[in-house]
Amino acid sequence: MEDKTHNQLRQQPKTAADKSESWARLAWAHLESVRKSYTSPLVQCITNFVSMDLVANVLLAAGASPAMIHSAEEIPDFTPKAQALYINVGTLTPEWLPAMKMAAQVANESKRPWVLDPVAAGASDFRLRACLDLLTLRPTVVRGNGSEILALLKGSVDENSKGVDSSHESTEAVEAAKSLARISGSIIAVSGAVDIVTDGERVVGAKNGVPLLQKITATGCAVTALIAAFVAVHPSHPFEATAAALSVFGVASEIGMESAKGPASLRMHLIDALHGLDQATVLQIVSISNV
Ligand SMILES: Nc1ncnc2c1ncn2[C@@H]1O[C@H](COP(=O)(O)OP(=O)(O)O)[C@@H](O)[C@H]1O
Ligand SMILES: Cc1ncsc1CCOP(=O)(O)O
Ligand SMILES: [Mg+2]
Repeated sequence: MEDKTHNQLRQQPKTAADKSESWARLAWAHLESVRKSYTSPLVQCITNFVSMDLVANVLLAAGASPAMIHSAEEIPDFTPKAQALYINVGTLTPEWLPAMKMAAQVANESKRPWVLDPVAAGASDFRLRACLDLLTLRPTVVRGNGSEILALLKGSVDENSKGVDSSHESTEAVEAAKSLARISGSIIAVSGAVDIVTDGERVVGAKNGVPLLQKITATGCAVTALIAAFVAVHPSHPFEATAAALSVFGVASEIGMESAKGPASLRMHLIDALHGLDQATVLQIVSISNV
């Protein structure tokens, strides 16, 4: 079913409505694969201290198995067992960086996809160099906010950096994302009101989501982890998997928002909604289209 849907997306000509339906089917197919016990992926996460809890809970709610394993000593044994690796530099220290690089190399050697979240890439020279070094190890996908993707392309510290928060709309970083995708060979995703996904040629926007997500720490980290889980189940289609993950996370936030009273309860209802998402809801609400 899923390969058929990938083919449908590629066939031309197509109406916008047909394409939109194909994207929604694809998003559901990814979530279904993550949930099925025989395809449910083990995702190794080397992520920041702030995000560990939300990342693990979002992966579990989606049906994946998270493992927060970051010591260099364990990487040779463990990384080849995982179906995907997630690296996030949010609370980076010099002690953690070698393990991140080693894990990325082992994932590459084991033909496992790996996904990078370049949190606050433009905030300091140390962080920027670390992210650029990791980029040379060819992540399958990079997901950042507008400011992070612009900083990676520019390769210089951002004087106006707001740290982990973005001072740019995702739409301001579309051309930067395309260039970065061409240079790096990675799929580049830029989150925001519209999540942008590009392989350097194709560009789609995933429109699901609610603004209150910005008031919950680590939602960016969590959606990047969900991308890793979706890429794990269909590693030969990372562009489609990335758009699907961003959209499904956004759909869960829209459902969660119906019961939320503020950021704290949205966090809880988002996890519940992701856990309970059904096919009809996904097909009805997913909104992915060409940019
Ligand atoms: N204005 C917005 N409206 C709807 N969803 C948003 C908005 N801004 C961010 N999001 C969503 O919030 C999540 C985190 O994105 P973002 O805040 O850009 O990442 P980060 O936390 O890394 O800066 C993503 O799922 C994104 O789609
Ligand atoms: C607040 C904070 N500080 C360092 S990492 C982090 C979490 C950032 O999470 P996100 O990028 O998803 O907002
Ligand atoms: Mg972030």
